[in-house]
Formats: sequence, structure tokens, C-alpha cells
Amino acid sequence: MITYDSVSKIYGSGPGAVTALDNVSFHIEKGEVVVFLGPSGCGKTTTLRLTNRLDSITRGTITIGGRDINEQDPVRLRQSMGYVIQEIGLFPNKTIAQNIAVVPRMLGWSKDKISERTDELLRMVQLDPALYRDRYPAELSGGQQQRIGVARGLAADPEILLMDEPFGAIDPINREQIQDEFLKVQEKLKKTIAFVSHDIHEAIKMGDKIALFSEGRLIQYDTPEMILTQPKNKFVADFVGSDRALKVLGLMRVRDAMNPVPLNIIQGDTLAPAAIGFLEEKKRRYGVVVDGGKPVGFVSLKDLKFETGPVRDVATPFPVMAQGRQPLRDALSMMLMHDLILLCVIDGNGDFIGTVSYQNIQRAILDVYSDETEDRDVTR
Ligand SMILES: Nc1ncnc2c1ncn2[C@@H]1O[C@H](COP(=O)(O)OP(=O)(O)OP(=O)(O)O)[C@@H](O)[C@H]1O
Repeated sequence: MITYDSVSKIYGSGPGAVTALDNVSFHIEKGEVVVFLGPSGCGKTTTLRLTNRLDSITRGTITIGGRDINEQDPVRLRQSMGYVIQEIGLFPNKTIAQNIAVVPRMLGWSKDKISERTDELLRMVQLDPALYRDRYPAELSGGQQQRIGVARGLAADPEILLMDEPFGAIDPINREQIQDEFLKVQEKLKKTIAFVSHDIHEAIKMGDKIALFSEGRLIQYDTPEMILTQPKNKFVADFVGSDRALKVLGLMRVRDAMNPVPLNIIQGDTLAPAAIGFLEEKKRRYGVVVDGGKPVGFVSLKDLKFETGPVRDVATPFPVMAQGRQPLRDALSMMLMHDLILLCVIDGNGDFIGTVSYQNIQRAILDVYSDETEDRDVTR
């Protein structure tokens, strides 16, 4: 969709010239979120501003859908892309609805269509249109204003969205929430997004790919997983941090690491003496009791010793359970917090789908880090 071909940007000339971007080439696929990441001054914002011709390219070309942007009218080009920036840039004397409608009005949309679209966008960013459309920006919190910035960027339903640290000014808790909401919206809309960030956590979470820059050069362009597990050089390894194995846990899902067929499953109606025999045969001290497909709790050999009835009556309920789609990091955190050696995993209906142990987690990380060509032991 967007192709950067040997793009350089030099500000000024002579001895004071600054090379902001140095011979950068990469391609953003349609529907993909690419995060431009790197330390301050590495060229992230410049790359974004060249894309919508807010700045001009010194050398090289940028094409969108195969068309050179320099051959397009800059105003049209800008209108065809959403642009969301950290400073938000809402007009203080316009209402929220008027702020969102800026581009659709320029494009000559009818009043009814604009009004409908405004309400739709407000709902999309979790703000009730009845409450917010006629308010002024100063009457909104920072996080709410930022949501309006996102809504405005999406107003004319552009295929491409350029976002420059869009959630940078929001406190960490609200930022997590707005990132989650944005990812949900993106799952539906499938926009092509270039997203500037200096936060590795945000890049891992938001990006289908990460473009990591340093001093105007593109150092590595890869999926978050590859950036974390196969850093191309010391700069990348240092930038992602020595805790990158832990960051990988944030990328992986519980489902990817769990054991879907643990040996110690006991059906709820099994009588205690039979359950003891079963656990002894499997050489397990604990069993996971499942009844009608739903997890019930743990039983230990000790618990069962003097019992005669079905295990479902003596099982100790799980203090917490993980959902298969949760990040593996959450599962590890639950196990540490609740002092569990095994975590039960359920699907969206609450049905049992597997268990996770510390060993499963370790194995999953090792699998990601091991060379693709090595033989792997896939039995868990
Ligand atoms: N208008 C300008 N005139 C001169 N130099 C500029 C201009 N804009 C950017 N630069 C320089 O170009 C380099 C890249 O800047 P850019 O804003 O792209 O960095 P960035 O990676 O977005 O940084 P930050 O995270 O701090 O926003 C920097 O050295 C910056 O000082």
C-alpha cells in the first residue's frame, strides 16, 4: 500500500544540514499497523510528515497504491489520510461534533451524512453522542480529547491513518484502555496505519510490524516477535531491553503455551478411591476436576484419602483461571500472585480447554527463541 523507496530527508544545507532520514526503504501492506519506533530524533515523525507531504522528500520516492505522492495534489493527498497527533489540535471554539466534521465538511458531505457519521464515530470511541457532541474540547478530559482526535482522524473513512504518538500524553492506565479500544476498532476497520511511538511496549502491543530507526536509518523492519527474539544487532537488542524474554510473554497467548491434553484430568463424577488409583497410575499428586466440560477445581491425593464420594464434591475451586486468548504474561502473573503451580485455562464460554504450568511457559519461550531450523520437541 505505502512504499518508501530510498527515501532521504535533509533539512537545511551546507555545514548546518541535518540528515533526518537516510536512504530508507520499506513497504507497509494494506490493513497493517506499522509502528515507527526509536529514540528521540531518529526520524520517526519526519517519515510520517513526508508521507502526507507536510514535508518534502529530498531524495527517493514514496508511493501509495503504486502512485508517487509527488504527482498528487498535496491537499487532496492529506484529505485522503487521517492524521492524529499527540497535541490533538482540536479547535477550542468548535464543538466536538464540529471538530470531528472538519474533513467531511471540506469534502462537501451533506449535513445528515456528517451528523450520522459523527454519532457513529463517537460511539466507536466509547463516548455517548447525546452527552458529548455539543460539548467543547475544554469540557473533556485529556483521554476523552484524545479519543476525539482518533474519531476526527477516521471521520472521512480514510484508508490510511497516520498517528504521531497519539496516546503519548495520556496516563498509563487510560493509555492501556484506549490502546485496547483502538485495537478493537482496527480489527473491524482494517485501516493501513503508520503509528509513531517511542515506547517499546506500545509498539509490541499495537504493531503488526515495527520499523526501528536510529539516527535516520532504518535498522530493523520486522514483526514484534522477530524484533524481540532475533534482534539484528546490538542497538536493537539494547533498545528492546534485557527483559525481552518477558516482553515475548506479552505477545504470546495462553492458548499457545497451554497443554490441551493434561494427564491429570479427572471427571467430576469419578469416585474418590478410583481417582486415587488414577492419579497414582499417572504419577500425579494433583488432579484437575472437570465436570460436564467445565472446570471445577483441584484435588490432591491427600484430599481424597478419606473420601468415598465423587471428586466434584471435594475439589478446591480454582482461585483464578486464564482465558485462552489472554497474554501469557497475565497467566504467569496469576500463577505468581496466587502461588499456583498449575493454572486452568478456559474459553469464552467458560469451558475447560487446558492447563498451564511454569514448565509450559518456559518451553513456549524457548520454542520462540530456538532456531527455526532446529528440531524441536513439540510434546509438552
Ligand atoms: N524542520 C526541521 N528543521 C531542521 N531539522 C529538523 C526539522 N525537523 C526535524 N529535524 C531534525 O531531524 C531529525 C529527526 O527528527 P524527527 O522529528 O523525525 O525525530 P523523531 O524520531 O520523531 O523524534 P521525537 O521522538 O523526539 O519526536 C532530528 O535531528 C531533528 O532535530
